[in-house]
Amino acid sequence: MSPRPHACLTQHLVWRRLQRGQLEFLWSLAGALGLVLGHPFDTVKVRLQTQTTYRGIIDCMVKTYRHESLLGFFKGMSFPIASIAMVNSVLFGVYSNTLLALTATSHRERRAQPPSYIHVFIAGCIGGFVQVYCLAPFDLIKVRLQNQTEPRARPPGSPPPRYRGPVHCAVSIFQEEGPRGLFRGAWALTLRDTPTMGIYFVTYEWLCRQSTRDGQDPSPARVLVAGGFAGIASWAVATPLDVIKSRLQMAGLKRGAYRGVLDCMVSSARQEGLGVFFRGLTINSARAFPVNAVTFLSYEYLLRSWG
Ligand SMILES: C[N+](C)(C)CCCC[C@H](N)C(=O)O
Repeated sequence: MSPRPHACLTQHLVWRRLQRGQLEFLWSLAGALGLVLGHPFDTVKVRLQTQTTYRGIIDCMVKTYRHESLLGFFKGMSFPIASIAMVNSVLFGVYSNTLLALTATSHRERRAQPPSYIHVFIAGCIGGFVQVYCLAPFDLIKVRLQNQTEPRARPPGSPPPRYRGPVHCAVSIFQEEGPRGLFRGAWALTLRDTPTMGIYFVTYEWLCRQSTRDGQDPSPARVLVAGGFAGIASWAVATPLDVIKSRLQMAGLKRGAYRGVLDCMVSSARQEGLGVFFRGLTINSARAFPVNAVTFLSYEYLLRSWG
């Protein structure tokens, strides 16, 4: 037998792997880029939710820019960028495997035999529940750094910010608040993400199925739109607990501020009215559309290319 066909086949396989590798690389890049572009919106959201000094989105943007320059909007960004691939693989991995266990269909077969919405919901909730334990410490550090309003170039004599960077922040929390301190707000995060990740995946599936003929793969444009709206819909429901979560994460700095999730809800509502539960929703929706559009597109294409 001549070795030629073999060589050809190997070349072909290597080429395909390379192409896949490039695709995967491009999509992770797109995901990271989405996160970078979305981060300034996230910073404004977190500040509106946890500080009472701003009158609204514009006021917060103007003050942040004047006081801290453009860099102020990018505080706390490095850990989310470094962890997003891990957090999303846990979320999407647990989701997809739970669906596999519930419906005995792999990702490829799911277009021909679509799972029921209740199965999608349950798989989403389980995925959401599990990813919280990867997300919680990174999210806490992000929120603490985003809330430091000291400008980078400080006038001489002014006090330095409490945390010098993400690693210093993690070490300080560990030393000052103990190992459990790194999971501050994790319970509120669990309550926020478990049901709303179910809503996230149900909205995505529903929108994809609405716009695609039975058994066919949705086009990239439809995946983008369905992913974007899934982000907005799930954030709309998640916002009240998002506010509480952010407040509890910050509360570690002033001891004894809240006794728990319920106490934080009641005292926030008493002091600031029910509107407090929707703080940051507008700006977060503007961020959620592009970020989640890209997230779902990469998920669909990575899984399709892996087969
Ligand atoms: C379920 N919940 C609404 C909390 C989040 C859904 C989207 C998560 C995404 N990583 C993002 O940052 O937008």
